[in-house]
Amino acid sequence: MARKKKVSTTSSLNDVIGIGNIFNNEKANFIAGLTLLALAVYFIISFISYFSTGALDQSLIEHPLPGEIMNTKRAFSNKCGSLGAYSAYFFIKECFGLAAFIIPAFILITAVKLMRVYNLRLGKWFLCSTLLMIWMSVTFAKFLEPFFVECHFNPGGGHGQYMCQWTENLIGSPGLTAILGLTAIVFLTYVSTETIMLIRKILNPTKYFTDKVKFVISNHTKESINADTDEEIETIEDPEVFDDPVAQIVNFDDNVKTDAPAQESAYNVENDPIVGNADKNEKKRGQANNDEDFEIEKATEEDKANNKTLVNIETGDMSPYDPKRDLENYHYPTLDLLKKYETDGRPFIDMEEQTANKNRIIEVLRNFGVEISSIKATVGPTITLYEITPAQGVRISKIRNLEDDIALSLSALGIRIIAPIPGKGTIGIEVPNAKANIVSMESILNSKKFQESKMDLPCAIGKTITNEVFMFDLAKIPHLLVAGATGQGKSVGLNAIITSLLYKKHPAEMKIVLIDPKKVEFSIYGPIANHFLAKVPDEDSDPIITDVKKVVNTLNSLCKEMDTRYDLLKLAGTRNIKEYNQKFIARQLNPEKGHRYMPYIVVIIDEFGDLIMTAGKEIELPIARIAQLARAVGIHMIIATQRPTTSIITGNIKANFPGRVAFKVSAMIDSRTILDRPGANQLIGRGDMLFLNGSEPERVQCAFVDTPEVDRINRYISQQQGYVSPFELPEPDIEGGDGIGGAANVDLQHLDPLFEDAARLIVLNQSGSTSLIQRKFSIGYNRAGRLMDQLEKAGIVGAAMGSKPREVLILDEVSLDSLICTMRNSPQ
Ligand SMILES: Nc1ncnc2c1ncn2[C@@H]1O[C@H](COP(=O)(O)OP(=O)(O)OP(=O)(O)O)[C@@H](O)[C@H]1O
Repeated sequence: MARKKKVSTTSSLNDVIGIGNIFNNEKANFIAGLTLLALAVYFIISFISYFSTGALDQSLIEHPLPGEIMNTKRAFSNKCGSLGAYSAYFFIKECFGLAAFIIPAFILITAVKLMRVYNLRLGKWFLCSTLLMIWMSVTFAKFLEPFFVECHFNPGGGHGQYMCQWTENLIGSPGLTAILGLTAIVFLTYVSTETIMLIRKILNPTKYFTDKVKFVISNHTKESINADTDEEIETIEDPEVFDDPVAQIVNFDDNVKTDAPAQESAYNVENDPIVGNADKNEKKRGQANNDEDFEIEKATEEDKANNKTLVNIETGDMSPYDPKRDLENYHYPTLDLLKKYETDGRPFIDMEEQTANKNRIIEVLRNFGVEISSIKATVGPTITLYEITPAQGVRISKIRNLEDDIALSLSALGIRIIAPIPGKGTIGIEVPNAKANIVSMESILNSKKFQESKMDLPCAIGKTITNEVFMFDLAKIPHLLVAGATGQGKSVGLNAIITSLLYKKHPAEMKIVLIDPKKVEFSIYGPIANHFLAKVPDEDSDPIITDVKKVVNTLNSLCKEMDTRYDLLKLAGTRNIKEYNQKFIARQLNPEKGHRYMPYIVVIIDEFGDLIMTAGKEIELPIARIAQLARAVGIHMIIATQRPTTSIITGNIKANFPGRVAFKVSAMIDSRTILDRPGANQLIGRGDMLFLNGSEPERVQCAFVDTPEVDRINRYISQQQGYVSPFELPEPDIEGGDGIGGAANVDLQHLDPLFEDAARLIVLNQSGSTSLIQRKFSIGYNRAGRLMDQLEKAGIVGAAMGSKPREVLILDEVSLDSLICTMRNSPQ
């Protein structure tokens, strides 16, 4: 209860004074940061100057003359004038001595934080700086004083000197030395857990040495590995800092979990010397492991070096192609654009509620003759999972049938029974918490799991019931169907997916196609059109597609892009986009032959149901085609609907969307349509969802990202340099055309302004290549294609020859000039 009160007071104070707004204002922050930077530099100069001028200025400061503080007669010698002299005198002499330099250092840190140069935790820095300054001032006063006898100030300042004398009077010099040593160790331990390891090593160097020897023997037999495992875990776990409560739960299952990877990794090392990407544990063991495996590991390294040389030979002298070069100064959005909530990552555990629920579950089960041998609760952000182990001889179906009775006794909505929990010999009962916690997007993106993820299209969408960050790789899923009744969190879920992609991907690596028949959901992404959005070129069209006709066009265009990408993949002898891009980066593919770096394309369709209702098969067929084939070429779809009926989620769609997200639906039949099983009808709404990709759905609390947050991220991106226009998708085929539009449809009366320049370029290079025009004039593929059609119609180049450059029919510039002259004069 006390907690509740605290929250409301803080927020109301913020509301009244408007502090939040000031700190959220980027310009104000930047200017404040700049001012602090100047102040820090000023302090540093005045402090340094104090060393040589402090003695001269001291009498002026201690016995000031009237009016002298303004330094009108330039009596102060400090380089920073009277103010500099006063501040240096106060901070160095009166307060902290040499340790006073920590003050401008901290101001500097605050400045770079405000200017968003570095994202630092100011609270922690403040605490550390203050403690360090106090400690240093006493230490300097104690140990450096003999070297500063002649000096005009004490190296520990007034504070250090006083504290040192006072403590020495109380506990003597050895006592003070011991306290200083101890506080130093405590401080270092607070700053980094490495200190513990270091001290252990110092205190027991022989154990460390013996551990190494043990590992050498351990790789021989499985028994010896097992025997050593415990000690090994101790060594490995210490330096790891788990920032996630999940770690505690994993540890709970102790030896069963930790033993298995240990054996596996031992097996890998023995049998597969080329495996260089074994897990962290194995690496650490490899480092500790010395003699027997030593030669094998050396051989592995040599193999790797050889591979590198091969690549170098193939790429020649050219440096690898950098797709990000056009926007090399692009900054990924920072975490401070997202909102923090007080209860983030720390679900509030109400022991009273937990005990009452546990007792009621046991009671209901007992009333129906079901005895259980143990019960365990895992408290998640919105749901608590009670895992029960039934007594011997109890039928699982009996517990399953008690779902409604348990719900009744707990008087709670959204109870779900998982019987049995896959992979465990227990039955799970999910019960909503009385007080649900919001899972902020910030807490998800600020996790190690997300930040260290190597996924191609990482989507962090929320937290599981065990408080673990839940992520999936859209590139692997590869298409996602999102459904749920209105107002249950679909749009927030889609925004969470887009946000996590924006935080991890560079504009060169990913493009998004946004289709929004409701017209209001995605309009917020308009500002990042030139960075991240893709569309069919159409002068006056909005990059966010809202019109059904344009949706059909766009989907057909995506089909065409897919086909083109497949052709390029075939030409390059690669099987998927990843291999293709790797080859392109290594400059093994020639752009003259139409090769280009392929960004991933994520197509997001909101209210897919509306589209199917209005355009039916015209929409369904290209979606099914893309869903069936586009995985390998990096085109992935996310479709969302609030009408999960079989007429909308047809068999065709279902078969091609293996990833499913279900928010709360009103009827069990809807849940069956989305997930092929009940469950979504028992969710509690507000982002409570089931994620299915495989056999069993997982319950996840979706992260909450609201419109101002998305707006801030988009503004952050849009303020940076972007491409000149959104990514151009190919124009969909017009019947009878030979690609872009077909020369047959070209009207020579309305030529492209670049026509003459393009013709000259083609004739001079004697190469009818579309990509040459594209690169030379920095234009999109479609415009270059249209130019090529016009050149064909004008008789300058021949017909298209697949991916090869066209034949150039005009041999020199003189013939070209006369042709252009004729064209100008012709009445046609
Ligand atoms: N993850 C979440 N955590 C907390 N609250 C949420 C979450 N997701 C949604 N909500 C709450 O539910 C409301 C409705 O969410 P949202 O707009 O995403 O629903 P929707 O399913 O898209 O509805 P519609 O289909 O009508 O557009 C939000 O305004 C918010 O208050």
